[in-house]
Amino acid sequence: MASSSSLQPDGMGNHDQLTPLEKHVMFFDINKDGIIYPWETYLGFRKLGRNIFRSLLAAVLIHLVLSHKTRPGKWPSLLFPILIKNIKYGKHGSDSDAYDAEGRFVPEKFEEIFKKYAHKNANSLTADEVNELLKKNREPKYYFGWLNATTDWRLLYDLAKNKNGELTKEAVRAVYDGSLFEQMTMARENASKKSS
Ligand code: HEM
Ligand SMILES: [Ca+2]
Repeated sequence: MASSSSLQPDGMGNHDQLTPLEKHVMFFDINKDGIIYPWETYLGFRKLGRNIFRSLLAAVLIHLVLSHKTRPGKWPSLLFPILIKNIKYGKHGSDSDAYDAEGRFVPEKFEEIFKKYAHKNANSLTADEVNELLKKNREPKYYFGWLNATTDWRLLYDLAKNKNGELTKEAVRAVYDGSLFEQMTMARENASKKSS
C-alpha cells in the first residue's frame, strides 16, 4: 500500500511509485505539488549551500532547458514550471545512461562508470577521472548534451567530493536514487547546530 504521505492529485505524494529520476528532482519540489518552479530550484540550491549567484544561475538555466520539455503543448509558460511526472523527457545525450529513457536506474551502467574510470581507487572518482568520463561519454557534435552532462557531473563533484577530493561510489549512487540532497542538507544542518 501507499506510504503514509498524503497523495497529491497528480500522485506525487506517493514516493513508492516514483521513478529514480523523479526522486532525483523531488528534493527541489519544496511544496510537493509535483511541479518545480524556478524559485523552488533556487531555494533547493541555497539549501545545498550554493551562493546566491550560483543558485540563481542554476535555476534560470535548468528551467530554460527543462520546462518546455516537460510540458504539454508548444507554448512556453512564463512561470517556467517543470512537471516532475514528465521529467524523463529531460534526458539528454552524452550522459552515462544510468537512467534509462523511462527514468529508471540501470545498475549495469552505474557499475560501468566505476569499472571504466575509477583507476586510482575502485570505489571513487578523482576530478581527472570525472573529466575522462565526460570526454568518453561525449557524443560527437552534440554540444548541448555534453554541456548538460558536464554541468551535472562538475556540480556533483563540487558538492559531494570528500576531503581527499574524491567522489565516492556511495555519493554517486545517492544522486541517482535522489537521497543525496536530503543527506547533504541534514549534514549541513547538523554542522551548523554544532557550531552555534
Ligand atoms: C545539485 C543539484 C544537482 C546535481 C548535482 C545533479 C546531478 C546529476 C547527475 C550526476 C546526473 C546523471 C548524469 C549521467 O547519468 O550522466 C543527473 C541527471 C539528471 N538530472 Fe540532475 N542534478 C542536480 C539537480 C537537478 C535538477 C534541479 C533537475 C531538474 C529539476 C535535474 C534534472 C536531471 C535530469 C532530467 C537528469 C537526467 C539526464 C540524463 O540522464 O540524460 N537535476 N543529475
Ligand atoms: Ca512545487
